[in-house]
Amino acid sequence: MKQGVLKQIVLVSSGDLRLSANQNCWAAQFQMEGNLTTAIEKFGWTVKRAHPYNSTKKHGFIDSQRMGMDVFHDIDPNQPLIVAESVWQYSHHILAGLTTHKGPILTVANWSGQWPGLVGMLNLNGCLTKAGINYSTLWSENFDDDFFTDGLQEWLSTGKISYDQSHVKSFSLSKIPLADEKKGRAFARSLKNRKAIMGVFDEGCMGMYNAIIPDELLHKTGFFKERLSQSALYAAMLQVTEKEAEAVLNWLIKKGMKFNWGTNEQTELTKSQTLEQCKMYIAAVRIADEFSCDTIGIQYQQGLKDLTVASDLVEGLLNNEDRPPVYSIEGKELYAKQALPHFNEVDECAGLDSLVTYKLWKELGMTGENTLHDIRWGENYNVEGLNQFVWLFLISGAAPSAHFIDGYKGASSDRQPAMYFRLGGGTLKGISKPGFIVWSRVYVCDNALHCDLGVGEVVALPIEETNRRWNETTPEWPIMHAVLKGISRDQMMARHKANHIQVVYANYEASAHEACRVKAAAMDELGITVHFCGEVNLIKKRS
Ligand SMILES: C[C@H](O)[C@@H](O)[C@@H](O)C(=O)CO
Repeated sequence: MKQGVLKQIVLVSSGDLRLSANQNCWAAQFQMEGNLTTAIEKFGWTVKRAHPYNSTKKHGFIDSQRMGMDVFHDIDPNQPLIVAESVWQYSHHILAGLTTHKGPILTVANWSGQWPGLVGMLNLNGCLTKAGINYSTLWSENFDDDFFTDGLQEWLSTGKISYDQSHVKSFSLSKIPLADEKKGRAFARSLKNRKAIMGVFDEGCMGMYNAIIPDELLHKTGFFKERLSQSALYAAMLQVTEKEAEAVLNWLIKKGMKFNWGTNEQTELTKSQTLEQCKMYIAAVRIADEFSCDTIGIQYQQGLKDLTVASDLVEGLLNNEDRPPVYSIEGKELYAKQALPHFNEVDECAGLDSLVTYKLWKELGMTGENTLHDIRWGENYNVEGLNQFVWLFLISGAAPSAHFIDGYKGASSDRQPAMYFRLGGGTLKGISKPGFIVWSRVYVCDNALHCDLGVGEVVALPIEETNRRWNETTPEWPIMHAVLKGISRDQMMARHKANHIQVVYANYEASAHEACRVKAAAMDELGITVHFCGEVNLIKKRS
């Protein structure tokens, strides 16, 4: 490959914006870089870190956009470059530099659930894809397995890596039953005719450039953004009375939801934090109603996090049909008996998908409560005698209780980790119930909207295994154990263009396949380029 300094790789690492997160996660990053460097040196190459450990900040991450620009300013643009990630990172810290880098780029994450490093890398991959920047990507637990070593060798010698993508099939080349196609297309045409409003509370969350749909692309689907402000949300929270907040909380307690309250505001969830979340829930619905939004997204992580509690409980409630009633100041029930689909972290790609799915599932006679999750990690597990790769989908908020074993009774609220959320607030946590799902992801590539989708199965794992997986990751967040049909771990990782994945349940296996086909047709009718991934029955089969 073309190179600056002979056989030398420049390494950069992007981090969080929050000092506490960068400090807490630095040890894992340091260890990962050591293992990665050893693997690279075995091929006779050297690694040069482009930015040092900062002893005042106590971490060695790029932690701002300006810093990223300055680091890249001093990098030879022709040199091969690796972005190494073992933590959640803000892609915009390094995106500017990567847009002008000419040498080969490789993104690498360690196969560990401890911190959201795989999630961070997948977000970066989505951002690079949207920005039209060529890159290759790899992941490994110990940096000595064949998949990683072969991939690294290929990259070192050619500057790119080829992946097995035989699990992907273009919708335009597929034939599905006419009835499914008609259903999907008719649904999409009527959605597009009516048009839909996507309420965006402060666009652009945590450097997730990939999550922003350019208006020009969005409008073609019939969706239009209403740009809302989190300041307005906070102001509306101040209008909600204690009595109204108490009513929401009592409704949840009556349903059997558990709140793990303590008294220390810094480290524990308190009742007053929960009540503030109940106010946010009411305020969000009132603003959505004021602007006739069909779906909303609260980014929370910047701005609101310095002012008030986390939005997670709010998001999970909004995504559920059975939720505490919310009334206007005049006393009218708003969005009665409906979910108000919420896109976590204002991920607009997820917002579009969420509304389409929620409405389409209704037409198909199913409940369409859906959510995004982070693709956090996964391991093989023996499920009913079959050794399967079981993904661990986890999200800091937004999972509806309808997805959980025992619904609200199986749900609890834990304090958000202090390193991310200083002012606390609780999650809506539970274990997703076994059943068949349709998974999907809308993303921007070549200045067009694309959608990957397929069928999966949520499996039940013994509680000891669930707890082990929770303890290896973030035990405060809702969890889903998913098997993606006909897709290996490495095929999925190489293909997926986002940190998030959308999931919705179907009534049974055959209906998941049917709904997947109908959804594909609907997305196609909206002008989105659709790709089936993994095993999707393209013809009607008996379950
Ligand atoms: C709290 C963290 O920043 C999370 O929000 C992060 O891991 C994500 O969920 C990214 O999708």
